[in-house]
Amino acid sequence: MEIRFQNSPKETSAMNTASLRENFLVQHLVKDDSIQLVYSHYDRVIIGGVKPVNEKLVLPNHPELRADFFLQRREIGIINVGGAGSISADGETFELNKLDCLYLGKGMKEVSFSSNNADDPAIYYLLSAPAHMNYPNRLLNKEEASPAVMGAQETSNHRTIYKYIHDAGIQSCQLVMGLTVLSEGSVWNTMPAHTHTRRMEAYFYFDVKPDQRVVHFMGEPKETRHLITNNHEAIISPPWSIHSGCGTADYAFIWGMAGENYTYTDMDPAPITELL
Ligand SMILES: O=C[C@H](O)[C@@H](O)CC(=O)C(=O)O
Ligand SMILES: [Zn+2]
Repeated sequence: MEIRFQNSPKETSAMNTASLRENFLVQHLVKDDSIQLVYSHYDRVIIGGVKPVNEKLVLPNHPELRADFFLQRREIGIINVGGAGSISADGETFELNKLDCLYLGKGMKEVSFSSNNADDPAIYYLLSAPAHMNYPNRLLNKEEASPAVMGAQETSNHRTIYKYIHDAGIQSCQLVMGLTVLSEGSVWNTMPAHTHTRRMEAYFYFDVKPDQRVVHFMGEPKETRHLITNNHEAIISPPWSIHSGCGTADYAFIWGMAGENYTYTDMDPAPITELL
């Protein structure tokens, strides 16, 4: 498990491309028959990618957690962006098709991931945050995830937002998680942008077409920077940073947050005309 410490807004404003990528871009999350984990000190979230092809993969513990097992004092949200698969948690098995989301509460001891078909393997993206109590495990598909259509074709940001884990959906201690799918011909996500100093956020771009990219914007609203991202790459967005992207074609992404509250609508606007 890789560990990433925090960076101040002042430190970030002096970074070059390589430093920005080293600190805020997460590559290589998706590897065959492997679980990749990155521990961020922003709200202590763990970002992960799990791709079981020929093997069943077991969620490992890590010494940095000083825990008896990974979910001893944590909760986790998992979304499948690949082929059909299943996840077992202490003997209970959940089937996940593409874009299904599974929440597992604090206390689950053994968590394992499988694919139904090695030729079309499941690809699980996960986000885990510290938790103080157990909320029930729950599986939700995207139709049940209160789809909200946002933006418009004229502003190239027509998209559907699916919310899975939040105060009016799957209950959690502090995790908020969902995904956004851009309509064909639409390329902008989260514009107008916002910050929420109450919560950090992580983005995971997927279904980015081959040879296309998403230009992700970060930084304080008056000190913006960009990161060029490829398919299956994640972005760590500090609480003080905007998080918005413009693709060279349509794409989708999972967003997830943790922090002071788990109210999806709690955002501070960063109006387009005020960005620098
Ligand atoms: O705090 C909320 C998150 O930034 C995302 O939900 C925004 C998003 O998916 C979008 O506008 O496309
Ligand atoms: Zn946000």
